[in-house]
Amino acid sequence: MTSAAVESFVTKHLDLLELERDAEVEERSAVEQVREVNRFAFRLPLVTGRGGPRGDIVGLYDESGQLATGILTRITPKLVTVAFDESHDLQLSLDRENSYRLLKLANDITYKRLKKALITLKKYHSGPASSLIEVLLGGAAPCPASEIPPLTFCNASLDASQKEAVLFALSQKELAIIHGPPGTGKTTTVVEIILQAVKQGSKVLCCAPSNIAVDNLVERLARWKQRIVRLGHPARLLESIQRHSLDAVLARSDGAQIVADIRRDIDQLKNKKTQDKRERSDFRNEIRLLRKELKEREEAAALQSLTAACVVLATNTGASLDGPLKLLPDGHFDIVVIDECAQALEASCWIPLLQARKCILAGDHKQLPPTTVSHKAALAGLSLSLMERLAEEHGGSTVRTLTVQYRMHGAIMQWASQALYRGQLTAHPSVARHLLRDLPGVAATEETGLPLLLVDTAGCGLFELEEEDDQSKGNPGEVRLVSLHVQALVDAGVRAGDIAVITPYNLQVDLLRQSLAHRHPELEIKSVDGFQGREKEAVILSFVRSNRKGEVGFLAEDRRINVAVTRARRHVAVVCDSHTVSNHAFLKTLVDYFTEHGEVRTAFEYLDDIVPENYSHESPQVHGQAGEKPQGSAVPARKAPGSQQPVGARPGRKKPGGVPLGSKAHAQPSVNAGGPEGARRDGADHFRAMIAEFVASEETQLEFPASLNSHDRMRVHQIAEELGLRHDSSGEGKERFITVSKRVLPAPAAPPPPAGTDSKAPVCPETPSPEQTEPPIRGPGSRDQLDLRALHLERLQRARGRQEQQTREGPQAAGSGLRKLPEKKKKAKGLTAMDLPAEEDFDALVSAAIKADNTCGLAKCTASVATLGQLCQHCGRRYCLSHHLPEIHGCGERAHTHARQRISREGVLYAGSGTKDRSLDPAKRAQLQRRLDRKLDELTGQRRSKGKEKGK
Ligand SMILES: Nc1ncnc2c1ncn2[C@@H]1O[C@H](COP(=O)(O)OP(=O)(O)OP(=O)(O)O)[C@@H](O)[C@H]1O
Ligand SMILES: [Zn+2]
Ligand SMILES: [Zn+2]
Repeated sequence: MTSAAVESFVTKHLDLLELERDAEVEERSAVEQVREVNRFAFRLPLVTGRGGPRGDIVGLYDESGQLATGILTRITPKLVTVAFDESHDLQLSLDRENSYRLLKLANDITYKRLKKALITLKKYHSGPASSLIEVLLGGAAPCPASEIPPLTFCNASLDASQKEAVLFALSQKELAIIHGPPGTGKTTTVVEIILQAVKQGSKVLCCAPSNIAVDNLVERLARWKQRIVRLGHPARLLESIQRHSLDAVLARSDGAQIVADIRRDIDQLKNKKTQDKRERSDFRNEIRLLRKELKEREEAAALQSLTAACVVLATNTGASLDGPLKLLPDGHFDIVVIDECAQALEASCWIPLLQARKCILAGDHKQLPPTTVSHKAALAGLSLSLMERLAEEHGGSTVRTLTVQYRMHGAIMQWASQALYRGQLTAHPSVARHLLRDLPGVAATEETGLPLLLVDTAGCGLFELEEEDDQSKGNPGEVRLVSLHVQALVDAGVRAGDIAVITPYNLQVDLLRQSLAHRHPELEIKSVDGFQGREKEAVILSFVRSNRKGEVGFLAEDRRINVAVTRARRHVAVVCDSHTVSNHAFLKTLVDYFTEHGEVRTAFEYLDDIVPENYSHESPQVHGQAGEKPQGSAVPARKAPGSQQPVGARPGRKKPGGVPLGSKAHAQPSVNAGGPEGARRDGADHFRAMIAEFVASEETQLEFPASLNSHDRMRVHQIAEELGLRHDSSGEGKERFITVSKRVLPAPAAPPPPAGTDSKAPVCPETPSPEQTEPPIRGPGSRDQLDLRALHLERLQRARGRQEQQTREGPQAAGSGLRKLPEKKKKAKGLTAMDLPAEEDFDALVSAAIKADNTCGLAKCTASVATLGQLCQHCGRRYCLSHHLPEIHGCGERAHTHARQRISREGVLYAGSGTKDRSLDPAKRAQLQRRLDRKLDELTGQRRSKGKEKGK
């Protein structure tokens, strides 16, 4: 039975490996063309050396073919360092026409070893690993665990779940699985298991799929003064680890001097020059003999070192029997430990597994699976790790889960615990409430007091880039939000090196780096995979996807999202379009969780130049989309600074309907007023109705009470934005409240718009709200939107007026419905807005806006800037080429101030004293302008197609 199961397993995996190999070769040939190193760059690989980080296998080529192979040990922008496999006497000339090429080679050795292990497995008849194979592949139940005497733990601070896991691992006969969710001390536990096993006299082979994971174990074991040997090419080991490498151990061994002497003799003989044939032949023979002796001595020394070691460490493939381990007798090892097992290809695990009778597998199959190139192979089972497979097959009987985590704030942990770990996790008291503000040198600001922050772009029109190549996605709006948040944290004193920005798309990684790397060189910006196994004090996630279709595509698989969130110790900020990403079931759990337990802010609170999404949509359902978000879940999220109130124990949500308006409010909207949409008892509708009433009233300002929860505040911001109203947040912490106010229409600098567009909304003096968080003058770039908003506001008012009036007084009285429009304006032109259907009215307004946008921003100048024009970053207007200089059209002073501010802002930053950087660089501004242009195009396009439909 076993042999049949083994055979089908081996056959299947050999096929999968073949698939994977083909895919890798294919990918490599695509990469090769890019990696071709030009003559200038080639200067670099001449430097050879050892040390530094591990690397890929590379080949050095010229037009005649491969000259040498080696291992990439270091890459900096100016230098590529390669450790060549053999000592070559390469005569490379740098001043010739043709270039050398340095190519990454697919790792043939790895494939050969994997295949060899599978074939050995198939042929395995009897030996120490027999019963292990039965359990792992034959479906045999593990033997009953043995009794073990009470232990004295080396590490006295182990928690109960860790101790239990240690006891379990030691008492199992063939198989023990240690499931270690993020931050639960899996490696700490594995180290204890190894120490105990060694105490009992066992020889341990300890492996992991990656060099970094192995080095981590070496470091931790070395602290306990264990006799350890690390196998592997020294160029691939961390410098601090190199003294434990087999090479280094041998160099310190007794025979080392003799070996060195023999090497020197060989070198001397090789360099001896002679014309005499006989003599030359003698030299060769001598060299041959010396080499043989060298090999024997080296092997003897290696065997001695390996035998003396209690723990031998290697990567899974590094434990291959074509390496030094072949020197050891069969059955030398008692236990094989594989850490990070859930990230290893199962075939690679079989390399060490065949060398012992018992295995201990540690890892977390709820984090990233082994990486594969071939999607097909992955689906067919290549990415199913041994650990995941066994955990499913054997259930709990062979698994112990570590349940106390030592990394995350309780609020961060709780989401992962519920979503993936059956609610088993608890936060150790040392981390359960830790916040960024508790770090030395970090000021207590709002941001540093939040474990969870959701910056929501829903409804803000911050769409992903529409790239033709839809392999990767980018979202410049999210880049700006991430930048602002990073700045807020850094200003508060959080070290950039303690912050990670994680995003699933490479394009977004690039955009984020472009925008952030120069300002914060220490900031780590990576895709999820680069962070597995690591942690940061603060993690900022940018989920990128934002589109009208609500497409989430291949955004991320659940495990990747889990890894991303659980890297964070004290703070997670998610920047996303909750509306789009909620179409992904698992991401929805994250968004819902943040909405319920975290602070929610809308992008409107960060950026003051947003063109609202759905701007042209007429349907109230679409407008109400913010209201479709999880209801009844939001809690007042802002705690007073320094509040000791525990997460989850906050007061329940206040119903928006029951919230009394602030006493300072100028308007007194009826709380129960139904909006034009009818009487849906929906939060967003409710706010919409309140704001609509305010718009229709004479009031200039509407203040919302500080008791609104963050989610409701977000809705208010969104609705106000949609309606073209000003919306400012004021106050800190608990006192934070929103003021919605009417805008002043832009001064009539633009040419007069066509008929039907010049009626003005009531011009109300803009009353500044207390402690305005935004400058009273709208920021740069706002003019175009300001026009649009004002126009839109006008249209809405007219439409509503007409609607109300029609229901109240019947269609005959239509003319009097415009109660907000001054009489004289109404009569100013023969054709009033009232006489036009709302849609066409709006179209006319938009085309006016487009036209206004197409002429030079200088009032007197009528030159077109449609094709040739330049945007002023200070006033946000476009000017013809004669007027684009700030000094010429009147922005000189602002330009100088701006320049001074930049210097002082970027020169010195004091913790806690910074403000949000709202300035935009010209490139971003131009991008924004393009977006606005697109928007306008879109609107015009919609108008045309509607016209066509009507024409049918
Ligand atoms: N019993 C304990 N008491 C106090 N701190 C602990 C304990 N166990 C683990 N830790 C701490 O928790 C952190 C994570 O430990 P460790 O590196 O062993 O975890 P891990 O599960 O291997 O990590 P990862 O999730 O990255 O794989 C370390 O800082 C470690 O010192
Ligand atoms: Zn001009
Ligand atoms: Zn200007």
